[in-house]
Amino acid sequence: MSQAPDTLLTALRATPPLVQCITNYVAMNIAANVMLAAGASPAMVFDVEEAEEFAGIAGAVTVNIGTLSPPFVAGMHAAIRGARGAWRPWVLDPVACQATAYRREVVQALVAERPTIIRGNASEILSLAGEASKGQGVDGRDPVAAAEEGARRLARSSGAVVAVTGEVDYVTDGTRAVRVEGGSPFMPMNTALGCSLTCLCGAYAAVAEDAFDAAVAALAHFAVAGAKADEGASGPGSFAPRFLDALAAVTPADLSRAAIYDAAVPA
Ligand SMILES: Nc1ncnc2c1ncn2[C@@H]1O[C@H](COP(=O)(O)OP(=O)(O)OP(=O)(O)O)[C@@H](O)[C@H]1O
Ligand SMILES: Cc1ncsc1CCO
Ligand SMILES: [Mg+2]
Repeated sequence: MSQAPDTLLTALRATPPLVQCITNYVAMNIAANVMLAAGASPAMVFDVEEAEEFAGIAGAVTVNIGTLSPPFVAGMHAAIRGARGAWRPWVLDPVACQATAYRREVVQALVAERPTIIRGNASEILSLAGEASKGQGVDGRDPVAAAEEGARRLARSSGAVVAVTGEVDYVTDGTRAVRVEGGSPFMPMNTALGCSLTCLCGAYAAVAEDAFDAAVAALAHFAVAGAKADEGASGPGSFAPRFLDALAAVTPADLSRAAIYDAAVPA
């Protein structure tokens, strides 16, 4: 039976999961604060010397290729080994994976390691699905609707739950799909909120029985908190602290009212 976002938020807050977040230099501080506000326990542990061992004690691992370099990649593969060895979920954020040959090569090797969840913006998911995208750098430039078909194909080929974020988010495992509405236009004007959401997907995956339910809960938590923070914010700057407050203030009852809609999946 599936677990609703309110049930999963209650579980998260009851036992804050330790999540090993291998993320980029831009996101490290932002994502750690988002995780703490939401109710999870982040640890930004990424060096190859300790990444595998640490993954053995974490509830989940998240891997983000935002500021890529060979030492980061070595740490990523070590952490994934640790997560797989401990039968723990791991989440991939393919930041700007379309941008360079190095990123394309690194991200393909990571997808081959069978992530539990892949979370990206529409440009990144289109590119991972082998389609043309308008993406250049780290920002999404394509509408989520344009990436839905590619997301289903990527989910089927990789075995991952795929979450595409933007104005209206889309989550699919290739056979099921939902859309999540909410958030704020100030969110894409704040760097690293997508990276932070990827870490939160890891937190929910650590407490959920099913990765699809985990991804939906993480996206719903952001959607509800983003809409709440939008009220009274006058721009991206005043939005940021309100969003942290809202992540912490969101209750299971709020999440049970999140705008989550089933989407048809063509055979
Ligand atoms: N126009 C919008 N309106 C409402 N919410 C939005 C909008 N654009 C993005 N979001 C929300 O912002 C969050 C981050 O998604 P986004 O697609 O911007 O990630 P991203 O491009 O990977 O970000 P980054 O790489 O900067 O971390 C998600 O919760 C998403 O629903
Ligand atoms: C701005 C930026 N550059 C590399 S990673 C990152 C954070 C948003 O993805
Ligand atoms: Mg991103």
